[in-house]
Amino acid sequence: MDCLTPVLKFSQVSKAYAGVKGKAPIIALDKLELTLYPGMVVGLLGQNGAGKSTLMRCALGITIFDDGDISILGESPQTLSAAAKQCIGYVQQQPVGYEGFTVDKALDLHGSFYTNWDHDLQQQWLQRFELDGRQAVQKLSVGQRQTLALIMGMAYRPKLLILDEPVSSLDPIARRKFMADLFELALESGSAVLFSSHITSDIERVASHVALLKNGKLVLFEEIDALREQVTLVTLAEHSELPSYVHRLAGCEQRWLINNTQPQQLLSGIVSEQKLNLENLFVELHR
Ligand SMILES: Nc1ncnc2c1ncn2[C@@H]1O[C@H](COP(=O)(O)OP(=O)(O)OP(=O)(O)O)[C@@H](O)[C@H]1O
Repeated sequence: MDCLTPVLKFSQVSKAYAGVKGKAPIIALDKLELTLYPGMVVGLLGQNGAGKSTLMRCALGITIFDDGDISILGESPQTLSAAAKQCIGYVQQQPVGYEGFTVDKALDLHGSFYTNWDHDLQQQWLQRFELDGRQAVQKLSVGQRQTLALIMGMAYRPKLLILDEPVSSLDPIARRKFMADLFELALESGSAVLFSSHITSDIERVASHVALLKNGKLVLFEEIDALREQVTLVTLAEHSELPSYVHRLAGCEQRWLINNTQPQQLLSGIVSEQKLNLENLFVELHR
């Protein structure tokens, strides 16, 4: 797959769940547009209930969407070929199964489903994350199970890796190791990665792009580096207004969060401006 062909593309995708007992439907995805190319590591950020898991599940054909179109490795999620499935990795929040197996046996069985399973990579990760292959799966800690699930989802070097809060149960050291490996894997294999996380520092550290979801809408999709340079919280002098070409992300009256591609000094009437880290940006977007 060349670098110009999207690995995953959402076009105007909407999904609503039925409301409980006569209540209004829950709009989980609202005309969502999102495109991932090979090599992108996209951190998906959003409040609880913003629609992150739904987005991932729709991409994989687990949840049926109502409107719009999704293309995953050039195919429809509902009719994914066996060949495409071999190139997609998915790790979700629920614990991995394989109770009654040892780690090694579980990996043997899991790996047998994938023609391009990389045994060396499997061994490297077992060592790196200090997982004992002889240990029974049901005796693993929550974090160790999550590590096992990640190895299972990644050791066949998928072209597209979808991870729903992959590191929430890992300790800070394991989290850092895993995040570094994730980035390396994407670079090495030219894979695209979409991962959700509430840990903004992880996204800042490893993601190439951030996608911010609010009430099922994509409110921001930007390269991390561009975000640092362009997104600014500005306070305007009284009676001043922002020029119409400035993209307003949030705010009102004299206080705006803007995404500006023009040099800031061209804007007049600004009394103060502040660059924000991702966490503060997230907070500002939800004021
Ligand atoms: N199967 C379902 N039936 C009804 N409503 C659902 C279902 N799955 C999700 N929802 C609702 O859709 C909305 C989006 O949920 P989703 O799980 O996609 O959010 P999320 O961003 O992944 O949240 P979190 O960060 O808490 O994991 C929420 O309001 C949720 O209650």
